[in-house]
Amino acid sequence: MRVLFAASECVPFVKTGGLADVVGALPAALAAEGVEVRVLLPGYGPVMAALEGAATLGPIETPGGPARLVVGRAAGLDVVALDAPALFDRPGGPYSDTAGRDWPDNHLRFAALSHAAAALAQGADRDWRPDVLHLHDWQTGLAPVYLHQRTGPRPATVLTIHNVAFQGLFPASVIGPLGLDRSGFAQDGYEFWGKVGFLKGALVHADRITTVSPTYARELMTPEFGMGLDGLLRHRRTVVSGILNGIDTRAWDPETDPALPRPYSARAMAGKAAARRALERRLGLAAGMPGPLLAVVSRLTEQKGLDLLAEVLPRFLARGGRLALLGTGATGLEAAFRAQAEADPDRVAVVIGFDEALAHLIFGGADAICIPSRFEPCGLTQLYGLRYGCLPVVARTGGLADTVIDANPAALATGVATGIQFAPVTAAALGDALDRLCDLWADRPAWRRTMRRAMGQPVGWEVSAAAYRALYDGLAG
Ligand SMILES: Nc1ncnc2c1ncn2[C@@H]1O[C@H](COP(=O)(O)OP(=O)(O)O[C@H]2O[C@H](CO)[C@@H](O)[C@H](O)[C@H]2O)[C@@H](O)[C@H]1O
Repeated sequence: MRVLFAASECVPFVKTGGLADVVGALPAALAAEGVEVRVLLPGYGPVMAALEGAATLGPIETPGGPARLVVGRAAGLDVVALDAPALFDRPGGPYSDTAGRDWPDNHLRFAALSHAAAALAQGADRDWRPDVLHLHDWQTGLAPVYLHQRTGPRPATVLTIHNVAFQGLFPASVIGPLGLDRSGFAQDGYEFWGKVGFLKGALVHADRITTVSPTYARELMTPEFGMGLDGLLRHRRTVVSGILNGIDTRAWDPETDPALPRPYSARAMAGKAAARRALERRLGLAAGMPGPLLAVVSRLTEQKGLDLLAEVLPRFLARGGRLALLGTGATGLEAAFRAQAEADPDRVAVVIGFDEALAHLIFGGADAICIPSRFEPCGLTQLYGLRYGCLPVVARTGGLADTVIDANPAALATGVATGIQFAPVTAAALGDALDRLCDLWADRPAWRRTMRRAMGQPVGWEVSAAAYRALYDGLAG
C-alpha cells in the first residue's frame, strides 16, 4: 500500500502548529502497519537543505510557474519536495512574512502544491504511483478539484480537516490564474459564498473526509462548529469520520527527553521535581508556593480561549497557583498576559515566541496544562501533558473531550480520572475548574495517583495508524 501525503508543514522542517506534528509522526506509525508513505512538501529552505540522496523527477509546470519535483530522504521521512524557490524560499513563516502579513501569492503557492499532488497522483513519478492521495487541510485542497477536471485514472483521495477555521478563501479573480474550470465555480464545486474556497473544493471532491477526533467529526456537522461548511459535511456524512491524533512517543518521552535536566517516569518521579526547579529558574518564578504550577503552550487565538484564563487568573493566583505561559498570536492577548507577568513576576511568567525546547521543559516542569479552547479538532498539548504527568485542564469539546477523563468524585473513586474537564466554555466554568484543580492538588495521594495514571494513558499513534490503514484498504480495494 502506497500513500502520498501532501501538506504545508511537517516537523522537523517547518511548524506553526499541530498539523506539522501529525504529518511528521504519522508516516512512521503507518510504516509499522505496512503502509509506504511519501510526503509532498513545499520546497522551503529547511526542506531542501535536509534532503539526502535527492533525485530530480523532472520539471513540472504549475499555476505558480515552473518548478521541479525532488525526491529524497530527510529526517527519516521519504520526501518529495516541490522545488520552486520563487514561491517557497523566503524569510518568514510558511504563510506570512516576518511581520505576520499573509503572503500576497498564497493562492498561487498552494495551488502549485495541490497541482503537484495531483500530478504525482497521476503518475508524475513512474516508479512510485500512490494507491491513495492523502491531503491535509486547505493548502492541498485544490488537488481533488484538479483531479476532477482531468481525465485518466487517479487514485482515491482522502482529505483530513485539522482545523475548519482555515479555509483558503480567495477572490473569484484567481479562477483563471489557478487554471480552474469556471464551471466548478458553483455551489456543488469550489465556490464558497462568492469566493474560491480551497477547502470547500476538497470537501466536495475528496472520496473520504476525515478529521482528527470522533467528537469533532460530529461537531463539524453543526452550525455552531462547521463555519459554514456544516451543511456540506452533513450532505457527505457517509464518507466523514473522526480518527484521533496520537503523538510521537519517541520525541515526547520524559525518560529520554534531552530538554529535561533528569529523566523521569511514572515509577521514578524525582526528575519531575528537578524539571520544575529548572523551569522556575529559567522563568524567574518563585519556588515553594502552596498551589500548582499551571502552564500554557499555545497559539494565542480566539480558538484557544485563553482570554478566559486572563480573566480568571487573579482568582487562581489567590489560591496559591502560578502560571508559565509560552505562546504567540493576538497582540491584545500577548499584552494582557505580559501585564500580568509584570505585575506579579514571582507567580506569572510569560514568554512570547515559539520555542520547541522550552515547550518540552514546560510539560516536564509544570503540574497542569490549561486548554480552554472554544473548539479543538483534537489538540496535542493535552496528550503531551498526559505523557509528562502535567494534568490537562480542558474545555469539553472536540478531541479534548475524547482524551481526558474528568476527575469527578466517581472517576476518582473508580480510579480512572486523568485531568479536569469543564463546560460551558466560560470564564466562570474555567474558574471553577481551576478551583477543582487546586482541591485535587491539596489531596497529595489523589494527585499522585491521577498523575501516574495520566502518564500511563496510550497516547501514541498505534490505534489510529491501524484505523488509517483500514480506511486506505477500503478505498484502494
Ligand atoms: N509558542 C509555542 N512554542 C512552542 N511550541 C508551540 C507553541 N505554540 C504551540 N506550540 C506547539 O504547537 C502544537 C499545537 O498543536 P495543537 O494540536 O494543540 O493545536 P493547533 O491548533 O496548532 O493544531 C490543529 O491541528 C492539530 C493537528 O491535527 C489538532 O490537534 C488541533 O486540534 C488543531 O487545532 C503543539 O505541538 C504545541 O506544543
